[in-house]
Amino acid sequence: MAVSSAPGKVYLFGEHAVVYGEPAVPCAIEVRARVGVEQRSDNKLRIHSEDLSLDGFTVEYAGSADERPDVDVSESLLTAAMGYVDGAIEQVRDVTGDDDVGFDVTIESDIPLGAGLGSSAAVAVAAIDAGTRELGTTLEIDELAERAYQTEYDVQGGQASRADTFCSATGGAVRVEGDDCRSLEAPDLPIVIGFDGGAGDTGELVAGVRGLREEYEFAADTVESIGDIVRNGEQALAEGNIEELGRLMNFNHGLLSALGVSSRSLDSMVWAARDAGANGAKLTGAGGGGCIVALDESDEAETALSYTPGCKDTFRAELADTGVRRVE
Ligand SMILES: Nc1ncnc2c1ncn2[C@@H]1O[C@H](COP(=O)(O)OP(=O)(O)OP(=O)(O)O)[C@@H](O)[C@H]1O
Ligand SMILES: C[C@@](O)(CCO)CC(=O)[O-]
Ligand SMILES: [Mg+2]
Repeated sequence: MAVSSAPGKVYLFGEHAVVYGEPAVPCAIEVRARVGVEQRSDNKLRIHSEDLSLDGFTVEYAGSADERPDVDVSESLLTAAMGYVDGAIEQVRDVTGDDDVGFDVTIESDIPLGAGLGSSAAVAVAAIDAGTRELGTTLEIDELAERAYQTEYDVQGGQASRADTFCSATGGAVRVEGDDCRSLEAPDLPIVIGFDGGAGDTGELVAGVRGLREEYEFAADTVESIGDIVRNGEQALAEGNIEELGRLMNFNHGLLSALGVSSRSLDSMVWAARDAGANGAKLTGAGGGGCIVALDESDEAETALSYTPGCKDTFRAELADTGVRRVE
């Protein structure tokens, strides 16, 4: 068996706009998905996941959807939950050229699902890495990131950026603009996360922004303005200017909200953090529900969030310097 782990991420700036070629700056954080992959003697795929919001589940099937056995969860949840793992295993088979190989896949994840912390990218990166190693191939990080991106691209209906997967594969702070992916120097940032306990559907939210952008020129301009914020943000990050980073994050949240991807609970967490003196706060990832990211050196934002109705969990996140980790 081969086991790999990969980190989740927060976006300092640029989610959604990055899908249309604007730059974005995500940072890997120390919450991880660990995926174990063991080759089977038959061609079946057995997936066991410990930490889905479905309370964990196990499925075993031989590849095509209609061969899947009944399990005690709704079909749509199951399809959503298995899409990334299926896609990742397809990538493993593509690398090794062995289409008939079966696997037992075990997933353990600390990353809340669908909450903007990049659980999908982490699962795809760790699964492709462990699966290819199990068959004797160790991928270069760039190829691993590219193949994980292909998985996200397919599952999100042909609308995805390389940001989440590159960040999860390489770790640290990164800058992604189209297919140009690079690592950034970043100071230690006082990152605080607020989680509303909910989730958003990345594919649907991305489709919503796409629709607005096609319908209204001002929505397309909004997407471009997010790109301008990111370019300013990179400068502030290089200078370690936390006040400016916070101000730009606040602006970025406002534009994401205009694009329809915030929610009442995300907005209340953002305001709770700001009122408590955070340098800035914004939603992170696809939105709709899930997490916000704030910058605050004191404990005030975390304390305020813990008393905010609609906030289910709040914690400080450390930057993850390492991306994929080969555990076993
Ligand atoms: N522990 C897990 N076990 C199995 N699949 C998982 C697990 N965690 C995440 N996934 C996969 O990732 C999907 C969620 O991905 P989605 O892109 O919607 O959210 P996210 O990546 O957490 O947030 P965002 O993309 O906004 O950062 C799940 O439906 C599932 O397919
Ligand atoms: C919303 C989005 O920009 C980030 C999701 O974490 C989608 C993507 O980049 O693929
Ligand atoms: Mg995702």
